[in-house]
Amino acid sequence: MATGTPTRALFMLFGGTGDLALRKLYPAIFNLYKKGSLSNDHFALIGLSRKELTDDEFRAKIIDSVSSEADQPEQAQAFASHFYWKSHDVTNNDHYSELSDLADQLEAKYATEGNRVFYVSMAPRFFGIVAQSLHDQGVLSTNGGFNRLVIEKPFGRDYASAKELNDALTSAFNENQIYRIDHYLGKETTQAIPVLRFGNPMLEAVWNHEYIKDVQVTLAEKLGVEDRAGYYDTAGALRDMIQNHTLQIVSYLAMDQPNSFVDTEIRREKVKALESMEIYDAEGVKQNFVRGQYGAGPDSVPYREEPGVPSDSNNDTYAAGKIVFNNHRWGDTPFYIRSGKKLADKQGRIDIEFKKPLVDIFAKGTKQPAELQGNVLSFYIDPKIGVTLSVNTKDSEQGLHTETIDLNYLQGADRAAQVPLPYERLFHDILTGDGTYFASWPEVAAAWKFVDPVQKLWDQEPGDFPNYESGSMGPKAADDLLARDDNQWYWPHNVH
Ligand SMILES: NC(=O)C1=CN([C@@H]2O[C@H](COP(=O)(O)OP(=O)(O)OC[C@H]3O[C@@H](n4cnc5c(N)ncnc54)[C@H](OP(=O)(O)O)[C@@H]3O)[C@@H](O)[C@H]2O)C=CC1
Ligand SMILES: O=C1O[C@H](COP(=O)(O)O)[C@@H](O)[C@H](O)[C@H]1O
Repeated sequence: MATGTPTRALFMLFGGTGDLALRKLYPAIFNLYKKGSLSNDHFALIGLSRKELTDDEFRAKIIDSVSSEADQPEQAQAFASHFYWKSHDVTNNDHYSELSDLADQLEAKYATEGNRVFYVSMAPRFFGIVAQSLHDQGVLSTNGGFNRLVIEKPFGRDYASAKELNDALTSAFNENQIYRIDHYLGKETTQAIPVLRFGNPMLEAVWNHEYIKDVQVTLAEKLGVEDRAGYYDTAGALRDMIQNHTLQIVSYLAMDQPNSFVDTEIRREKVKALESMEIYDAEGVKQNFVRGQYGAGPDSVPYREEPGVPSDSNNDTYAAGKIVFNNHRWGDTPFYIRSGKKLADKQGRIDIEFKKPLVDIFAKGTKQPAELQGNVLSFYIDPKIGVTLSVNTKDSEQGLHTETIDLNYLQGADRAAQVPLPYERLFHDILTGDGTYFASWPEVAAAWKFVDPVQKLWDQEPGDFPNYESGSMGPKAADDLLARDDNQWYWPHNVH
């Protein structure tokens, strides 16, 4: 994935020995180093947290973290030699001036040209204070390089807290220096959506309410809460998966064509789409949203018995909803969204259901119960990567009988293994200064404004939990939500 001159950069990673850093961030940076997008000579990384570590102890963790990606052990060792550790409490101002001194030294040693990337991979309550302290305590580069601030999720827990956080960040950094991570935007299929839409006039021509019956976005997980109850029980599926990943995907599906494929233009169209979602009042939420919490299942304990989860938790581990757009493109075409833990299968997918032909001229020759079906365009996000299109054709028997088949492009294991990891793609874009696949503040704000009334109602009224079995497809009410419109979840019901 090396494009252009490799970027020189000094990284400062807050939360340097955290779970995310060790499992995802270092392997991603390592892949960029291997592929040459990051200058092999002119980069360094300062890992930061309160822990007291020597550089060698930190480097041993790095080697361990990237070893499965290394072609040979020496490669991982050479990479790790660029890593430095600094014990740093983000609430202690004195530590920032020490950090600034170390950054200056390493910048000179590695000739990183004043390019600084600050990655905050810590509990969200620290995002604002780190940004402000970096600015106020003089850690930002002033000699012509770039300063880029990367913020992990979650970005707030409602519109008000997100705005407060954003105000803190923008008092220290400009919007174009801020990279809000949403790792679903680093996934292959998400990035393919605009190309499939705007690169194929035959698709874009029918991408509207006249031809599309409904759109379904599913981010289903097989795993449960695992060891993240401390965070997850205060978040829930609506905040954890819908407000960010799901609505970002929706924005790519719903937006109008940007004038060109640059971040400013794309963001403008995404915001327009998100801002045209109808915001529900309490009655609207009851009609259009469904929540769930998993109960026991084969080999599974109920959510309320998971380690760290209160036995009376009212948290949602499943959320589904119907989005209506108040705009000309989408008219009365609903977008159905859902995400949940402990479901039957891990599937991230989008199913676009097109309307059936107005008249079925083949009906007489069709073996019952077959009849012409509406085409379905499915995008596979995870774990399969690809796209399929169901079309009507003739079966091979004597006489004229129709059947539905799938035209499919699903990546084989070899090609899928070559696909860059989401965090690798996102780091690449941070280094090149491309904000296309990061959430802008107006997008985040619009998503919170849509989600807030739902969360508010759910916080006020306890759910009737548990209401779905672990390993099932979620609460029955989510099927009813579509049935009311004479629709059905395409997956798994209609997948052939
Ligand atoms: N883990 C994951 O799979 C995912 C995580 N995220 C997000 O990534 C971020 C990090 O998550 P994760 O890595 O799991 O968290 P961890 O709890 O594993 O790591 C938190 C880090 O913060 C450091 N830290 C805590 N307090 C301070 C302080 N006062 N000063 C300096 N450092 C401090 C800790 O080190 P020490 O105690 O030594 O100070 C530790 O390195 C969060 O925003 C999370 O929501 C997002 C998606 C997935
Ligand atoms: O952001 C999150 O995403 C993961 C699912 O990500 P995936 O890439 O494995 O599909 C989810 O498990 C987690 O709860 C959430 O915080």
